[in-house]
Amino acid sequence: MAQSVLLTGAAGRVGDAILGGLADDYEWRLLDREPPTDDQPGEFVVADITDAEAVREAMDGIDVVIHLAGDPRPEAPWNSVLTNNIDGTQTVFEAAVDAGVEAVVFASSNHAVGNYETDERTPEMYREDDDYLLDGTELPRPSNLYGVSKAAGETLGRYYHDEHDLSVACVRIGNLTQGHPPIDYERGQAMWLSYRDCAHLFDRCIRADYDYEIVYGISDNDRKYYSIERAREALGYDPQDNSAYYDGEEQVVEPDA
Ligand SMILES: NC(=O)C1=CN([C@@H]2O[C@H](COP(=O)(O)OP(=O)(O)OC[C@H]3O[C@@H](n4cnc5c(N)ncnc54)[C@H](O)[C@@H]3O)[C@@H](O)[C@H]2O)C=CC1
Ligand SMILES: O=C1O[C@H](COP(=O)(O)O)[C@@H](O)[C@H](O)[C@H]1O
Repeated sequence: MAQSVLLTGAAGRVGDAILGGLADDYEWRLLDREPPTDDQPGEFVVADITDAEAVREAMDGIDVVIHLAGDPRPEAPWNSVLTNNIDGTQTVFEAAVDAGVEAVVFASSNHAVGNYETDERTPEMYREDDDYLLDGTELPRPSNLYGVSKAAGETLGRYYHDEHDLSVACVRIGNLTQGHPPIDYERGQAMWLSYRDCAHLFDRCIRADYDYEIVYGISDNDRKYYSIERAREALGYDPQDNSAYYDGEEQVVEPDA
């Protein structure tokens, strides 16, 4: 079973959610270009993912990589996503193969498929009574250059799996928000990912056996237009949260025990 996990982009929000749930479960090596601001589990490497030598060193002895580092802004300009998200991701995959890592989990995004949300389909597709569902088998349809960079990361993963037999899971993360779903934002409520479900999903990505997977990373929201069936089947994902259980910031329904 995987024991040592390299977490790139560890100082960010998704890293915070993952470490919040899994800090004690693995031997962590954390990597970020920003130094930590508080106590962190394991070892912290301050490095840029475009620095191939530093990334290679950080892979030493690692079983699984969770690759989060990158520019997360939907409005990010091409020069930033090209450097941080595409070049940086290629550097991480290459170093993982060289180091004999078992699996890389790649933080993809809803924005890789954002242009399925056409004027004809929205806002109805964000609502519970609409049955439109993307399942991860569809082609990318990015809504911005950031989404293009995430589609490129998924394709890099496909290549490194097919050519080098690396296990790769691409998680198209929805909208990670702490504490409660986004307020007055139907789209965000449909693709909400709670911190608890985020940690659980990445835990499943560390533990499960797979070849190449694209799954959606959202909670079990009634409104969903992303299927979580593949995440359930391939990874054993069993989310606990649902944006429909909230009225604003208030949780008004308890999940079934
Ligand atoms: N937060 C969300 O709802 C979603 C996040 N994602 C993806 O998840 C990943 C993490 O996102 P967040 O935690 O929200 O972003 P964030 O901005 O909070 O964290 C990203 C971290 O990566 C680091 N980083 C950026 N470029 C780097 C580089 N070249 N070298 C080393 N470190 C670098 C930053 O210093 C930062 O600590 C990103 O790849 C993002 O695209 C995808 C979909 C939704
Ligand atoms: O990929 C990402 O998606 C989330 C949600 O998208 P949004 O369009 O609802 O804001 C975004 O918050 C996050 O920054 C980004 O990395």
